[in-house]
Amino acid sequence: MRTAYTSDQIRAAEAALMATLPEGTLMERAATGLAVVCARMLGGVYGSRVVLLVGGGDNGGDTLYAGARLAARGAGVDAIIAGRRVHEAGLAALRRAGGRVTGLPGGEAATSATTPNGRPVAGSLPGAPGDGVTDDDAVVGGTVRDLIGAADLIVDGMLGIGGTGALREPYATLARLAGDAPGEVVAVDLPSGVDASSGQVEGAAVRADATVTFGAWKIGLLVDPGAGHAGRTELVDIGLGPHLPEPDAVALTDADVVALLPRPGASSDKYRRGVVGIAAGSEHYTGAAVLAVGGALRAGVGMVRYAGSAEPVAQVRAHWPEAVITTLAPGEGVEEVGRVQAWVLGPGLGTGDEARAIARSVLAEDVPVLVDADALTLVAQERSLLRRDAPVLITPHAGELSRLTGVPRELIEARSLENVRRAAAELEVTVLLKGSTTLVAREGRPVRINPTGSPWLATGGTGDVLAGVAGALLAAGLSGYDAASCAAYLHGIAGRRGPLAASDVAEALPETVRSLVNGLRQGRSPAKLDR
Ligand SMILES: NC(=O)C1=CN([C@@H]2O[C@H](COP(=O)(O)OP(=O)(O)OC[C@H]3O[C@@H](n4cnc5c(N)ncnc54)[C@H](OP(=O)(O)O)[C@@H]3O)[C@@H](O)[C@H]2O)[C@@H](O)CC1
Ligand SMILES: [K+]
Repeated sequence: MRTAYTSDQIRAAEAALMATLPEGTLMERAATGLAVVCARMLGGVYGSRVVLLVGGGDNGGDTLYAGARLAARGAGVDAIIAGRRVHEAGLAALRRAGGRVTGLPGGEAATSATTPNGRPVAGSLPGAPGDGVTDDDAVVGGTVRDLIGAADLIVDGMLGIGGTGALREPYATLARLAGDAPGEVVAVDLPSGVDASSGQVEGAAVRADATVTFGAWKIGLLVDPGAGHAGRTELVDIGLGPHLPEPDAVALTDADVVALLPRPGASSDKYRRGVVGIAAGSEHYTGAAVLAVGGALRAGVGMVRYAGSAEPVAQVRAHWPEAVITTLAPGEGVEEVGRVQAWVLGPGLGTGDEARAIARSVLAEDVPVLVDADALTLVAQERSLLRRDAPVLITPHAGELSRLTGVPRELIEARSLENVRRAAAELEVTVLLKGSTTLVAREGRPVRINPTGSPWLATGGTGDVLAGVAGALLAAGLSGYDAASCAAYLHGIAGRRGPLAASDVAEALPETVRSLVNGLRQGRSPAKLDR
């Protein structure tokens, strides 16, 4: 399990740890770990060109000390002093190791800085007019632009957990220049411009090829858009572990999912493995029924009982002879369908009277129900349907959650973690919120951040497959919280290799489960899922 924290939680843990250690120990540990990763990214350190983007806080301090180590090993290191302040001891260490220091036009920290040639730089950097000068030059100067453009490795040490809000200048311009440069970018602790506690990005932010984070995962490294800016991620242990609180957010790993996944044993039969009922599809939307049933079957359920109207019934029958089918007359509910351990309700169901009759009958059953798609619209119109004793798992995207909670869609997308947590508490259900990072929330539990998402999954019908998979796991006896997080995890891996259609995702599920389970059984390290 990967545990993730807010910046306040990290700061509190750091303070407790620091009280037990000589001053500077933690920064020393952080800088050492950072330098090791930088050296690995460079391949050969000697003769390489490294540019440090140095902010005014301790994030800049880490960066200067790591730069000193690289300079001592023969790298050409240029520190660009971007903050109003600079970590003086770190700066001195870099200078002692032979690193060079460049200030920015008008920067206070630049007054004592020198160019690579030893000339003072304060306020002197913009290129001469007519000399290919760009808007960026007006902010950071032509020399800085050229240094960044020529670097093998750019180390983003502008802001760490102390950053708040949109990047101010000159950081925003430096972030953009680093993104445009051909060299690799490594972010120190987290990419500057990413909110450590939420993953929010307001305005410009560094896009890193790799991020080296210290002590513990920051939530912003696991939740998009922040996660998308972090590149490959690496955690450097600085001894924070014993001082960390209960996490607010976690991400499952292969091993966690394998441990949770139900697997048949010698005494299993189809009933013990779980029978899932699927109430999906309508005269106009037959594909959703086919995909949801396919997702459940491919996830390894004991049996699927499908209930729907004549047209989707014909389609499901044609695609899945394995499903046991009940044709519902208009207005009829699922009372006569037979015993199931959980229901999937909603994909392609429609929102008319017939759909409402089906939804009411499913939610009246005394088993867990997954409420998806059209059924979310129905329960938004009739909230009392969610009041039931058996568990409810809802699987909305931001728009659907907005209809249920009244929180604007844009706000849900921008502050997904906070909103999914609140929705789970207010609606008293488990919520799987679909998005570029899928989140699973249940009151009193840490939010589970799905680490396996894939942009290829942004295609019609994949949500129907996901509902089928989660329904299968619910029927097998997993809680809504576990079923939702395992389903999202498997679905994300099954959707990795695009281009794909939703039915390809269902088709890839058995191999996905096999590879996860076998990867561990044969003692191999779990599949590398870090982005
Ligand atoms: N504590 C420890 O034990 C350890 C900490 N470690 C390291 O320290 C890092 C945290 O250091 P930190 O607290 O100095 O904050 P940090 O992120 O460097 O800078 C904050 C400053 O930036 C500014 N600023 C803020 N927002 C801004 C914006 N949008 N745009 C522009 N500027 C903005 C603002 O300055 P101001 O503008 O107020 O002058 C603020 O004061 C942490 O991430 C890790 O790398 C490691 O060494 C391990 C041990
Ligand atoms: K940073």
